[in-house]
Amino acid sequence: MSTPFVVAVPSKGRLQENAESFFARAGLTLSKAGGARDYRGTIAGVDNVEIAYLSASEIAANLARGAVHLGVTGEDLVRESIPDPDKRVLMIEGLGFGFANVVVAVPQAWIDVRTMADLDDVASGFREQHNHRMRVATKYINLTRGFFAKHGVGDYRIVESAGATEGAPAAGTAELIVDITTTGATLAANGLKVLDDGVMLRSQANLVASKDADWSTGARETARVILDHIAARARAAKYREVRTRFAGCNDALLSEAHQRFGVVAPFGGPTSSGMLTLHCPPDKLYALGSFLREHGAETVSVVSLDYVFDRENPLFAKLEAFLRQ
Ligand SMILES: Nc1ncnc2c1ncn2[C@@H]1O[C@H](COP(=O)(O)OP(=O)(O)OP(=O)(O)O)[C@@H](O)[C@H]1O
Ligand SMILES: O=P(O)(O)OC[C@H]1O[C@H](OP(=O)(O)OP(=O)(O)O)[C@H](O)[C@@H]1O
Ligand SMILES: [Mg+2]
Repeated sequence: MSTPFVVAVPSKGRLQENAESFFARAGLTLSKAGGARDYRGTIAGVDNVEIAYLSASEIAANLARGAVHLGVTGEDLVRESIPDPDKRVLMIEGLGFGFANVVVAVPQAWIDVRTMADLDDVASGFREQHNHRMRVATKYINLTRGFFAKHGVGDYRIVESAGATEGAPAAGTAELIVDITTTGATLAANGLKVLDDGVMLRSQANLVASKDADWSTGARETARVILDHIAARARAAKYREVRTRFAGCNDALLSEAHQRFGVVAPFGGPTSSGMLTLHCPPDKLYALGSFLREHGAETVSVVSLDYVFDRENPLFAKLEAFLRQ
């Protein structure tokens, strides 16, 4: 048997549950071969795939090394832990969960410090007063260096922090922090505030491909099948299916509907009897239903779609283009 195609899926933490349901929604049923405590799994009906259950940060590291073909992990981890990430990995698409910002936060008591420029002023004075440089506690060392350099802040020192970063200023081990936040509750509980221009990265969970994995013909074919499931589901989620039939339904009406509501007619214009199937963005359904009735439709039905399989697979096309670079 040829070497397996490896897909890395978060085994714990904030991304785990959403990642599993993301695959399930795409019709990819993950199963752990040896039960709940097994760290290897398979996808039902897709041959020669191995699921590697790892933590989100291990997934980023394995993508960097080419040890896995595809993985689900946070953009923050990709950008922090992979040098030159845009060359080594492809973020195929944002998955709509795991939203979090990497931010610069200072004590609320620093009332005059609102921006990175204010921070720069403080940094210069700080060294003279305290005999050491201003300390920034973080695990996002590379992102911090890049962001501070971009804002011309140079007078600082990073104190590496593996956990409970928000506690560092109160504990006296740093003056400020860079960390990830969603609700802001942890920052507030620790008397910290985000600088006005201190959002370094808006992150979410991504489906990521590794350039350095073994992209044999067989591996590409497996990727095509997996991405075909995901693309079909993504396309289905963007639309609802709208059906109606009425005599006045013609191409002019259809193109007006396309202009106004962003609908597409996946199976072509109305049939000779005026039967019409449209795909419409969810937020335009009511407006479209009203429009069709104003033009003569008696009844308009709307259903949710599970999958829309297109000849085109935009996700696989993106992957192929990346691997060709
Ligand atoms: N509020 C949040 N705090 C931290 N991470 C979040 C948050 N919301 C989403 N995430 C995303 O989840 C990713 C994994 O964070 P999490 O703390 O769940 O991992 P973990 O299981 O602790 O893994 P590790 O042991 O590698 O830190 C983060 O890098 C980020 O992309
Ligand atoms: O803005 P909030 O909604 O308060 O979330 C932010 C907190 O969540 C994360 O920690 P997590 O709970 O993942 O624990 P960990 O540091 O042990 O991974 C992060 O490191 C922050 O501490
Ligand atoms: Mg965490």
